Amino acid sequence: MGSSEAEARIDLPDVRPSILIDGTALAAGLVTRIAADVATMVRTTGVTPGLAVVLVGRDPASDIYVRRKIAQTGKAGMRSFEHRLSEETSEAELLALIGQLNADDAVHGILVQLPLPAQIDAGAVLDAIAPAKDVDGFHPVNVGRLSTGTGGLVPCTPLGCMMLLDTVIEEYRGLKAVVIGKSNIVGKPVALLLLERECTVTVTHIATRNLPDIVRGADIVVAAAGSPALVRGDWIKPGAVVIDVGINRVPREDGGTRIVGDVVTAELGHARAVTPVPGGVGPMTIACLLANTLQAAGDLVSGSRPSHRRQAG
Ligand SMILES: Nc1nc2c(c(=O)[nH]1)N[C@@H](CN(C=O)c1ccc(C(=O)N[C@@H](CCC(=O)O)C(=O)O)cc1)CN2
Repeated sequence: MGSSEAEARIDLPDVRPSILIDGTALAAGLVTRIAADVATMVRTTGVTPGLAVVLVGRDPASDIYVRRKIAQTGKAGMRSFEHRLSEETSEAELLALIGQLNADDAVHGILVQLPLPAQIDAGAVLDAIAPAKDVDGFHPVNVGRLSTGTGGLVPCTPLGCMMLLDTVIEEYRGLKAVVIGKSNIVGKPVALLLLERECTVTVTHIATRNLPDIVRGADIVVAAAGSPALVRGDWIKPGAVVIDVGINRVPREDGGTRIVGDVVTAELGHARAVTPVPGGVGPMTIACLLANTLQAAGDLVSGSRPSHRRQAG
């Protein structure tokens, strides 16, 4: 940030936003509704939705997320099939496993935890997952369906962002939305989902000039830059809704670490609503994975074309 930007910063009170959207509670409610739908599916079709979770290597954060995904799958009454592969796994070995999972009728959803070790081309692996089982929504077929608004499986974090926004926004039409970050996992798909609701969407990224000024015009801000405390209070228009997707581990004074988002929430007393980190988008990402697995199982059992997302419950 240049010194002129720092000088331009308005002094805003260090107070809490009027609403802190509780992602943990929203996710728990969603999992409960999914569990009821799973029970109905089991009773009416005899099929239990099954999720294959593939973890390659020993990344500690990935290990935690995979454990949480498996625990939540069990909570929803689904089956999980855990595949933990060594850090040295080759791309060919991983592709062979994906081929087996694609052919396995007990598996309705396949998830390969990212990031993958350097020797594996993540794009090739994601492309190998059958689109109908691609519960992460990363396969080009699902990306294409999202961009044309023709159903399919939607990436979990963007889906979670929209569900969080839905708790405070009734009418999206005409609202100005600014997405910070252009990743395939969050920035681009969330921009498409906002566009689908007829928001006027601006996608910003590392090379965007005058980012604070662009954000200042937004009614909705989705911060997915992976940059701790990037978005300050004086970037946010009074009454805006802010979704913080950042999960950044930063040092604590006592030598440990803590997780912070991309947004300085304490400076957002003038915002209408903000998601906290932790406890905002993260838990929704996992709950939406279960929603996608239920959707995939429903479509595979009925033999139908990929559906538009059903609302659980
Ligand atoms: N195949 C995928 N890989 C990755 C994805 C993904 O959606 N699919 N997203 C991230 C990791 N991720 C899920 O996989 C994920 C990240 C964070 C959280 C979460 O609950 N975070 C907590 C805070 C962090 C913590 O407690 O450790 C929170 O926000 O409350 C859930 C899932 C990259 N890889």
